[in-house]
Amino acid sequence: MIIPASAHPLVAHATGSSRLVRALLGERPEQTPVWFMRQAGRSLPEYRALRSQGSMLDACLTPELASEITLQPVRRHGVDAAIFFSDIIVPLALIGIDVEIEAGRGPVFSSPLATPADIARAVEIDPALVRERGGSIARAVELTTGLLAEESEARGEPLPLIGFAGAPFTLAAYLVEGGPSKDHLAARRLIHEDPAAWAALTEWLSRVTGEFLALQVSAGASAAQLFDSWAGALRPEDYRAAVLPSSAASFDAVRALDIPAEAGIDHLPLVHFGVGTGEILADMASIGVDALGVDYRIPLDEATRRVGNELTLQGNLDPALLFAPAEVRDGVIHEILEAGRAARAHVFNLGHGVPMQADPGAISSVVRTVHDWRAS
Ligand SMILES: Cc1c2[nH]c(c1CCC(=O)O)Cc1[nH]c(c(CCC(=O)O)c1C)Cc1[nH]c(c(CCC(=O)O)c1C)Cc1[nH]c(c(C)c1CCC(=O)O)C2
Repeated sequence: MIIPASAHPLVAHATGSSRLVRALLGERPEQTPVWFMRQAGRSLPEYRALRSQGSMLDACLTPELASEITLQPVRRHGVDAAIFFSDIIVPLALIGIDVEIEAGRGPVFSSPLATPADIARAVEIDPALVRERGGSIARAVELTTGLLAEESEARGEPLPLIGFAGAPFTLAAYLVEGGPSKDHLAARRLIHEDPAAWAALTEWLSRVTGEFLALQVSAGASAAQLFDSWAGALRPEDYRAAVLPSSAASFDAVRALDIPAEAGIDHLPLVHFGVGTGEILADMASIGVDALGVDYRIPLDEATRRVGNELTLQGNLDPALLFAPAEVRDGVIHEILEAGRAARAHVFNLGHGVPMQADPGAISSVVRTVHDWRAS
């Protein structure tokens, strides 16, 4: 598929030259770019005001609402990028799987994929339906890049949109269990109990999630992040054999999109993230991504020792530090920025999502501290 050159923000809004895209592709801009996972959401009073009615899924599928929520943290905190307001289960909802997002709990499925027959039925659904039925998502992305262009104008700095999707293992962890779980045992068990059903499910999920990424990128996202939040629950051997191939395949649809030559970059930056993934970090880095998201359990210099310095690292302030006194937090931020110098480039982020109880003022102060830092 060809992206119309004039429409893609990599060209139209020069986001190919944004700090975020440059750092993801290996440059070190003067200021380290910073954004936060879950920056759009319940830590913001303006989010709670907009979300006071209707379900989370309705908000994701209402373009005006999703785009406005996406912009809220950009305006308030001065972060270097927006992440699209959506959820990892949105592509599943688009293709007709009955799922709701329960406040305080997470995704809940009315019919979990509990048996091999359930899985066999689900994988019959054509993943192409994600793009066919994804008009509201494409529209939301278009509205968002328009709003970002206005904000970029005001700031004098191009502001890109990050698209995202859930990796097959993390999606399967919800689908097979029927909802959130602590240890993801239903999915981990299926890997061994019925390897063929597991392979069929994750291969199908890689196409569903790939379609969701391609939908966002075709509509204007300038980078794509794959969230494998729960991959850290796996034995490294199982991760490599039963999970990594489908995660790698999740990027196929995005890699197949053409990037306009005028964008000045030869491919769209791809990011791979998981929690508690220290033991599988080198594997996660091995699938041709540009950047690796690292959680707060591993210092970035140690992460570089594990993965080499051929890719950019993203992370990794413990979200708990948002609740620390500013001097303590700033000290840790400086340590992270110093440790990040070992990598080829660094994008500052938290080690996992912004907690809903976080003080928005503390989040804004992280942005200022990161932007004020200069490598000595
Ligand atoms: C595992 C996962 C999910 N969703 C996501 C992941 C991967 C990232 C991670 O590990 O946190 C990804 C996600 N979900 C959401 C975003 C929006 C963009 C952003 O990062 O700001 C992103 C990137 C919105 C959301 N997704 C959700 C909310 C809260 C919904 C609300 O406002 O009531 C938001 C803003 C709900 C959700 N959705 C999910 C969970 C576990 C929950 C939390 C339940 C809760 O605490 O209420 C599934």
